[in-house]
Amino acid sequence: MATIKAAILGFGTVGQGIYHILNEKREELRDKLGLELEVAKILVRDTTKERVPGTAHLLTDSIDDCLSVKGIQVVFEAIVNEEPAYGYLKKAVENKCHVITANKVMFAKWGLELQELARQNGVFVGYEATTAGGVPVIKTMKNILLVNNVSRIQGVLNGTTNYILTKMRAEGWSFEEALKEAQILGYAEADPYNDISGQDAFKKLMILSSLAFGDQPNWADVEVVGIDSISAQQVEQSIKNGLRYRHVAEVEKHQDGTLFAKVAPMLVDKEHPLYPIDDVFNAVTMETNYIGTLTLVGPGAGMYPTASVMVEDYAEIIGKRAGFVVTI
Ligand SMILES: NC(=O)C1=CN([C@@H]2O[C@H](COP(=O)(O)OP(=O)(O)OC[C@H]3O[C@@H](n4cnc5c(N)ncnc54)[C@H](OP(=O)(O)O)[C@@H]3O)[C@@H](O)[C@H]2O)C=CC1
Ligand SMILES: N[C@@H](CC=O)C(=O)O
Repeated sequence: MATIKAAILGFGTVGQGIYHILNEKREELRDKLGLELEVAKILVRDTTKERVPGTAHLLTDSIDDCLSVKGIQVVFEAIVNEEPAYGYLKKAVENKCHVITANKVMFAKWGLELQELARQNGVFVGYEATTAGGVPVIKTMKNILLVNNVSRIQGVLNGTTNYILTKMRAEGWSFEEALKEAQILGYAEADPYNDISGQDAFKKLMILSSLAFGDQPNWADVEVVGIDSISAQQVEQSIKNGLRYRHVAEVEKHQDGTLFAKVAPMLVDKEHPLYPIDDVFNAVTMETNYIGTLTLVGPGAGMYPTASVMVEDYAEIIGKRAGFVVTI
């Protein structure tokens, strides 16, 4: 049986999740795809740090080490920031590797270019994990767009901030306590400022905008307000008023073709669809011409929800490559 060789870039919350799922699902994936998968290299910054037992020999701090593995075909990317991630994935694609990324900071800016480069090189880009964690919003939207037009997208796109707002309201935790727990649970970004300030939700919104509308609004024109503007007193008052804070991202296409986007906290009442979306959950509502309004809800962050959609991307890409659709 042929073996596919893969590299994992980044071995924190998400990278380790990919490794565990690939191990746990090894036989099933082999049976479905007719191929063995071998993780041949893992890229990190600090190769001396103790991580998953039995993986020390796979660690490297050199991207060239990863891409020079003989027969390398797949690169899973779970590092942080725009660079060096984009440079690494460009190199991987030029090396004829399929790439599967969770890195929304990189993908919001470079996603369209990376996909075009992949097309030119005859490889695929998987990016389900960049947006809304384990919620299958990318593949659902790709399907919907085969027939429908999407005119508006609205949702809670950051798990950490929803978790913090929920704990402040439902458990009376302080902002700091809730953020600390979100970090322990692996929900928060390496720099949680991206979550708190709304930048993380903004990047995800831009990825959805590229997919739905083939374009993004001018970033400088988008108002982005984080949850750092909400005080404990305001949360207390919202409870008294029977309302809940949600951090909402939305983008819509106006009739004249212009795109309007906004990311900001919002008070919602019991009747609002985002009212019950608590904890680390995300929700994405799409307004379409034929289906009408469709909402997807699920865990928006965390090791296994995120890593599992990356392994789904892998199965889909390898199946497509071999000319079949992977089914259960
Ligand atoms: N956590 C989550 O729930 C989700 C995360 N994401 C995205 O996935 C990516 C990874 O997130 P997460 O796993 O939480 O982050 P972590 O901080 O837990 O892990 C990041 C990993 O990347 C490595 N790394 C960072 N920069 C470099 C670099 N320049 N060269 C080599 N290795 C590097 C780190 O190495 P070292 O350990 O040596 O420092 C670490 O192993 C991010 O882009 C994030 O936005 C997406 C969806 C959900
Ligand atoms: N920090 C992010 C992780 C997933 O994208 C979040 O909390 O949503």
